[in-house]
Amino acid sequence: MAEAGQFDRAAAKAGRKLLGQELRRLGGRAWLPVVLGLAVAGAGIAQAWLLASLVAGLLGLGTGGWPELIGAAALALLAAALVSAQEIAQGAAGRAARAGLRARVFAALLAAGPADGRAAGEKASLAVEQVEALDGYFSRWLPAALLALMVPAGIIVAVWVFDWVSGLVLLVMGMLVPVFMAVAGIGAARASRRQFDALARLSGRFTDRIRGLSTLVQFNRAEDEAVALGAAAEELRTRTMRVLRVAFLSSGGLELLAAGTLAYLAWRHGSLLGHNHPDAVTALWCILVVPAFFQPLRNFSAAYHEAQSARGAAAALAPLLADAAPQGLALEKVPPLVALSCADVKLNYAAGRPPALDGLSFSLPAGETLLLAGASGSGKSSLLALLLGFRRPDAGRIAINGQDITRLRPAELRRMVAHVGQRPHIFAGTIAENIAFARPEAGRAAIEAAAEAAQVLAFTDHLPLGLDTPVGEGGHGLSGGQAQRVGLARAFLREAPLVLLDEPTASLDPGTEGIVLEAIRKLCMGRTAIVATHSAAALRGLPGRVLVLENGRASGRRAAAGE
Ligand SMILES: Nc1ncnc2c1ncn2[C@@H]1O[C@H](COP(=O)(O)OP(=O)(O)OP(=O)(O)O)[C@@H](O)[C@H]1O
Repeated sequence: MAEAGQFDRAAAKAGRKLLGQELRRLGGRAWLPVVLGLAVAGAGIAQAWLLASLVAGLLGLGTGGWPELIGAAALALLAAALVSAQEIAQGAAGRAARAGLRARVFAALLAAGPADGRAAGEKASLAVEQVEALDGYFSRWLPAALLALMVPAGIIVAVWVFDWVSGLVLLVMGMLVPVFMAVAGIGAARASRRQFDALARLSGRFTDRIRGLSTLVQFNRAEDEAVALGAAAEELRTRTMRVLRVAFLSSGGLELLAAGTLAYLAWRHGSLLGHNHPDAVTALWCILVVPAFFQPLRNFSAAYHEAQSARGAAAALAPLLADAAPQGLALEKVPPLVALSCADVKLNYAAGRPPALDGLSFSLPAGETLLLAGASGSGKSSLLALLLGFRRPDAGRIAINGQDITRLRPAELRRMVAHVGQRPHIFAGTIAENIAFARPEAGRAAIEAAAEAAQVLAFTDHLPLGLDTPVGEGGHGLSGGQAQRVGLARAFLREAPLVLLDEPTASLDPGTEGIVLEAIRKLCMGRTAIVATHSAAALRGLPGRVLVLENGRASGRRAAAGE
């Protein structure tokens, strides 16, 4: 329990730090709505003065008349224009905050890659909903909070000078607003943070289940899942209502305070109607300025839950952004050939689990192929993850052309690599667009050449739209072998000196495997390549040395075909 509290406090502190950094990043854009808000308040206070003079004139207590009426109308127009300008400035501040943060969150998610084990939906929720929640902090909460301090304080001073009792009443009433909100909102920040966690969990679960829809239906688990999703949605609703309750309670309390203040000041200066008030205009102004006094407090109260939501979202985003900037050097240019060496490399995913790599050493001269064999779980994919920069070795050294790869930024390392996984991800779009994903600036001729080399044309030539045939998300409309060839075409198009293939022929029939192996042979030619595979046909059919892994260590090495 104490640990949870400590964790909450640490998360809240990290969230506050993130909000402060964002505020500095926004600079003047964050302050413009405050300046415009001050101008609006100034116009309101001046307008109250002109109206007080006018009413005093009408009551026969002063000289106010047409000029005051015209002045008050002009100020009303000016205030309306200033409010519009303030809204535009608020929108711009919120948009700038969202755009900057979303780009950084997305970059951080990409940089972490598969090493970040969160569910896809949870990651989407971080980049979409939680970033969205920060908009209100900069566009509404921040100006509202500052104006709620400055404007009422200015009015209290002015009223105090004329009648200290009226000033004191305004001071007490004004101070009751934050007290009231704090009482209503105790625990709201924590509730809000938990609301975001609940939202992220719901998004994660939902995306995961939608992805596995056919498995759900097949095992008749659809109803159970609907119940579980319903429970998660109910949890989210309860937490959302807890956060909103603060807003409703505080706005109700505020209206009560405003009405009470107005009634008291009207009673105090009631002698106006008896025509014996010493300073009728100022007394009337004290009454008429009450709406201008409470308006910033009203805005503050309305924006209060936005601040709580934003703090909750910032606490969730802070850890992701804290380790967002992987350090390292940039490549001057991608070398045409790379030689690779591993010396005593160790990798541990989690304490208490056996190491995935446990002192692996080998060297691979430029232009050669290494076939990584070994039982499932022996560490083949883990080695590829290190070479892709998704993980850093816990010990040992991996060098490319003699340079330690940990000195390079992970993204720079990936510039040298063409990787094809066990099931290349196919996006919704045409086959050509999916190939071009590897190098968006590639022209049509290069895409076609890559498609031909990877034997993609062998099946698209029979389709009416050829390479422009649309395919669905996740490769819907393509067989496993066809999707694998699209993945290989991406690797051809990338023209990288280091090729990493992870089980590229897994679950293919012998005929298709032969076609894919032919494409792989071509891809590895003239490049340095590591092919992780269980397949006997691949081990027989691809040229290169075979390195057998066992429990994260090299257990044997033998020559494969062509040596
Ligand atoms: N993200 C991870 N978190 C924790 N442990 C992991 C993670 N990824 C892999 N492991 C563990 O590391 C070990 C090596 O896994 P790895 O995926 O590298 O094996 P592999 O040889 O590629 O297996 P396969 O041939 O089945 O793909 C296994 O014991 C696995 O359970």
